[in-house]
Amino acid sequence: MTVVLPTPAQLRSVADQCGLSLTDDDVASFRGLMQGSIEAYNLVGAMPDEVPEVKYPRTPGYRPSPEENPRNAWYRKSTVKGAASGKLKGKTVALKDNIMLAGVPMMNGSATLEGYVPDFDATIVTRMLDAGAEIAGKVHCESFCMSGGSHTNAVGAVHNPHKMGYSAGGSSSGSGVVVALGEVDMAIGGDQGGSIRMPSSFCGTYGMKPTWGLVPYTGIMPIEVFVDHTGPMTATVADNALLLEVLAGDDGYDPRIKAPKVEEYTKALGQGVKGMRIGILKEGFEQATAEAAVNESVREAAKRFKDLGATVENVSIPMHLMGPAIWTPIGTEGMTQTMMYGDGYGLSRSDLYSTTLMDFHRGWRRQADSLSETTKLFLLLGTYINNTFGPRYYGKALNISRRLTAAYDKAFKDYDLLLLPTTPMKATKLPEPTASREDYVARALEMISNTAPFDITHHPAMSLPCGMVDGLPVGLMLVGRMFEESTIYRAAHAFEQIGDWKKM
Ligand SMILES: NC(=O)c1ccccc1
Repeated sequence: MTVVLPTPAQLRSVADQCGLSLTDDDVASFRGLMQGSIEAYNLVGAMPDEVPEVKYPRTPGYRPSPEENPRNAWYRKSTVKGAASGKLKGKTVALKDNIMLAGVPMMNGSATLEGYVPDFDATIVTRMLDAGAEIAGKVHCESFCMSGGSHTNAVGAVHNPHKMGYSAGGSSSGSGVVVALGEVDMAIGGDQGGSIRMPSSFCGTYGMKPTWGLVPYTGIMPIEVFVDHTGPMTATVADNALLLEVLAGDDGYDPRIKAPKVEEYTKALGQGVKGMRIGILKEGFEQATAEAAVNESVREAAKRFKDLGATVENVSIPMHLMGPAIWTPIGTEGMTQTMMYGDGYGLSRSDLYSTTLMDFHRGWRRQADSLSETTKLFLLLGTYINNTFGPRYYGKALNISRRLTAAYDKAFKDYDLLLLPTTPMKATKLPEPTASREDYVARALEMISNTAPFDITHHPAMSLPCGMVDGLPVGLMLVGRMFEESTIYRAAHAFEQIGDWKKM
C-alpha cells in the first residue's frame, strides 16, 4: 500500500468536496506542496506497526457443524490454553465475536467482515489467559452488535437456550446461550445499549455491564467510545465477580478513566444485604412494551430482598423514561461516524487502533446491501442527520446525559441500588425470515429502554435471573453507584443463595 500524489483530476474533485475553487495553477501548486507530506505517509506506511505481542499459541480452529451447534451460538471453536495457574485456572471462556483473538477469524455478525483475522489479542483476552483461563472460542453476536434480538447475524439466528425458535437476546447472543447451556463456564459480552444485560435476561444468566472505563475496551471492535463497555456473563454470581476481578483495571491504552476504582469483587460474596437500601425504580415498570408477568416476577423478587434484610422502597425518577431518547443520537451517530465511516475507530482516540481491522472493514462500502436491516436503519438515519445538522444533536445529547446521571445520582443518596426489570419482556419468538422489516426491527430494538440509559450515564448495572414465566427466564437489573460493582455483587449473591430461580 503506497500513497501517491493525487492526479490533477483527483485533486479537483477533492477541492469540489471541500467547496474550493482552484485554477490550474492552484492545482499544480497544491500538488507540489503535498509532496513532502505524501513522503511522510509512506514513511509511516513502511514502519512496523506497534501492537501487543501475542503471548499464547492457538490455531484458527474450526466452524462447528449444525449438529454440534444446534442453536447457532458458536462461530469458531479454538482452544487457547492460558498460564499454568491463576484465578481462572480450570475455567473455560467464550468470547463475543467482536473481541479480537489473534489468528482466529472474526466477523462481528456481518457478512462484510467475513474473512477477517485479527493480529493481536484484546487486553482482556491476555488478562484471562494470564490468569489461567482456557479460551474455548468465539461466539456469534448480532450484526455489528446493533440489535437486542438474536436474529440479525449474517449466518442466521441464534436460538434461546430454553426454547428453540425464541430469541436469545442480543447483541451478545451466543455468549448468553453457551453460558446458559453450560458449554463454557464464562463468556465475555459487550454492551452499548444493553447487549450484555439483554441476552442475560433472555437466557437466564448473570451479566454485568461494569462502570464505563473500568474494563479496558482495547482490542474490541468499537461502536462509539462514549457507550462502549465490555464485561462478564456467567452462570453464577461468584464466577461473575471472579471474572471481573481479572478483567478490571487500567491497561495503559484505554484512556477513558484515569484511575478506575478496582476492587476485589469476590470479597463482596456472602456479605448479605442487611442494612442495604434498595429503590424499586417506578419508571422501569412503565415502558410501553412492558409485560405484566415480567413486572410481577421482578416485584416478587424485590420482596425477597426485603426478606433478606434490605430496606426496599419505591423510588420515582421520571427522567429514566427520557433515557432511550437521549441515547438515540449518541448511539446512532456514534455507530455511523465511528464504526461505519470511521472504519471502526474514527479519529481522536488515544487507545490502540487495529489497522488490519480498519483496512478490512472499509470494504463494507462495497457490500452495503448485505448489512442487516437494523444496521442499515442506523446508518441511514445517522447519515441523514449528519448531512442535515452535523453532530450538534450528538453533542447536546451528551451534555444532557449528565443531567440524567445526576437524576440517578440523586436517588443514590438515599439508595445503594436501583432495581427494575432488565428487559420489559421475556424472550420473544424469533421473526420468520419472511417477516416484514417493521417486525424485524421491532424484535431488535423493543427491549432496550431500561438498559440503554445506563450506557450513557455509565453506572454499573447487572442482570440476574429472578424467575421463569412460560418456560422462559425473567431478568432483574440492579444498578449501582459508579465503581460500586461490589454492592451489586453483594445483593446479587444474597439473592442467588435463596435458591433455584427456575422454580420462582
Ligand atoms: N450494542 C448494543 O448494546 C446495542 C443494542 C441494541 C441496539 C443497538 C446497540
